[in-house]
Amino acid sequence: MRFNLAIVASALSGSRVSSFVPPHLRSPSSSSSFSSASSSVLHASADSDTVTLGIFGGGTVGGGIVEILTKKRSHFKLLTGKDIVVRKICVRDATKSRDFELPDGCEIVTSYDDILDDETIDYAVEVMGGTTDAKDVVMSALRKGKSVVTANKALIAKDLAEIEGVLASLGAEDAGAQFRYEAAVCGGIPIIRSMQGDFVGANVKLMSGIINGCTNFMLTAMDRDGKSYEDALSQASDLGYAEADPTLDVGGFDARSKLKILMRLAYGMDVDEDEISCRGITELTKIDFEYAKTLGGTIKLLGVAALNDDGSKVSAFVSPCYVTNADPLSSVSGATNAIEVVSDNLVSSIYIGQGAGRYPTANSCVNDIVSLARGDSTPLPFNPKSDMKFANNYESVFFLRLNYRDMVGITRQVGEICERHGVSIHSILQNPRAKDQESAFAIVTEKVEYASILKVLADIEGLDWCRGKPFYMPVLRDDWQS
Ligand SMILES: NC(=O)C1=CN([C@@H]2O[C@H](COP(=O)(O)OP(=O)(O)OC[C@H]3O[C@@H](n4cnc5c(N)ncnc54)[C@H](OP(=O)(O)O)[C@@H]3O)[C@@H](O)[C@H]2O)C=CC1
Ligand SMILES: N[C@@H](CC=O)C(=O)O
Repeated sequence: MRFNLAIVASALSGSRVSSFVPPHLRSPSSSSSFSSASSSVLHASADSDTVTLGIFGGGTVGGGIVEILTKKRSHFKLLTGKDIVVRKICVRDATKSRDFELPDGCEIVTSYDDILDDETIDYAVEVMGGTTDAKDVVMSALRKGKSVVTANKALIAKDLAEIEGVLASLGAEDAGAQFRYEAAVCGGIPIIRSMQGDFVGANVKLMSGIINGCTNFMLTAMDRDGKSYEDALSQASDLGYAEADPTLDVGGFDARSKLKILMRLAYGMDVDEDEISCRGITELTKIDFEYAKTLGGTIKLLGVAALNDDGSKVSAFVSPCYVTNADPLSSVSGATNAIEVVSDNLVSSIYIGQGAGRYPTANSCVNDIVSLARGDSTPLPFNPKSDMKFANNYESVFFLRLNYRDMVGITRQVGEICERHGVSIHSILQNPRAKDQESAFAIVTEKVEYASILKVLADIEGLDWCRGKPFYMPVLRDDWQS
């Protein structure tokens, strides 16, 4: 009873939020009655058989969305009973030539308000990127009762709590504006949907995988095809894999945003991104790949989140990792992503597919759009919260690479430092080198705490013979030798 009164009150006061009815629930009579109550409330096109979109961004992903929607328009009409129409695309530069055809009747605009204030636009699709203007656009669209589809993991990860707050205040799980973000993690892989709905009766023990396509493409190009770092990055950008600011990719930050979102879904926790140890691929050298090969494996940039043994804490990191050639992740190449979810009920499930690029990413956005138009109800966008704690420490076997100036006593000193911090050495590798500049040896430890490795490296870095910063990476599995 109280609930009904609240709705009436807000409708009378012209609130946009409570009186918004999404297109799939509207009838012609509901449209007109809202229209007469408050003209600013109505966002649906006059024709309720049409769903209209405003897309923020006409680049790699935006162009792909337009192309798929155009190509499959009649199919989507059969699926949803609605004609899905792109009415406006907001870009920075309206004069730039586009690599996709503008649908009939679609306008290119440069002002956000051209979409936000257009009451005939039902859904806002945010694929322009960034965390400032994109945030205003997403929040404003939601508050104006427009459902939002976005691929923006950086924004979701940074402002997760605020987005959740707005969705809760809008009653987004009921009939209000909805929020869909399948494309934000692992591009074309439907991992968000899976994490929202497929593990409800399970405890997720571990999520680990290749969750950035750009860097996996680069590592493949450098390791397998002998390309330089610069050439590999430039090719990844040309193919539409890199972020507008590629530091997000190569620095591991894009993977960290995705990992944070996955942790929210798997463990109900909203960890501060900065607490997750994050290292990208910029410290890697040719020598690391050579040693990895000698050990019978390769190097992948991974995002890993793991529940501790008593189930009370989750640790997580983004880092280059040594993986053996027998590991399924070792053969995942190019922009392909792969994520393993280990849970008590399902043991290991591995999701693999294209993680970046125009069509894989646009495919996920289109799935979200069509699902909204069809009126599919989905689970809570972010699953229930928990009070799971974050632990900024984990145990692993580690690979260390130390560049040195030759002198007597190096291995003794390393051994003493490791002993001091309780780090047991499994093996030491040293390839003979022609040039002193490239002299480097590698150590593989036994399973130890990450915190101990940091202490070992800090001590080694202070020694005379140590050139530059020592490099370290976790070895993916404890049974890496079997
Ligand atoms: N590319 C990929 O593989 C994937 C991308 N994503 C995410 O999708 C989003 C878009 O990526 P992508 O398509 O690659 O990016 P692009 O750089 O290719 O395209 C961005 C588009 O947004 C427009 N734009 C950018 N800033 C503004 C602004 N301030 N105002 C108006 N328009 C703006 C640009 O306009 P103009 O063209 O005029 O410059 C451009 O059309 C990002 O959040 C990204 O992280 C997610 C998964 C995969
Ligand atoms: N730059 C990102 C794009 C998709 O999320 C990546 O390479 O994974």
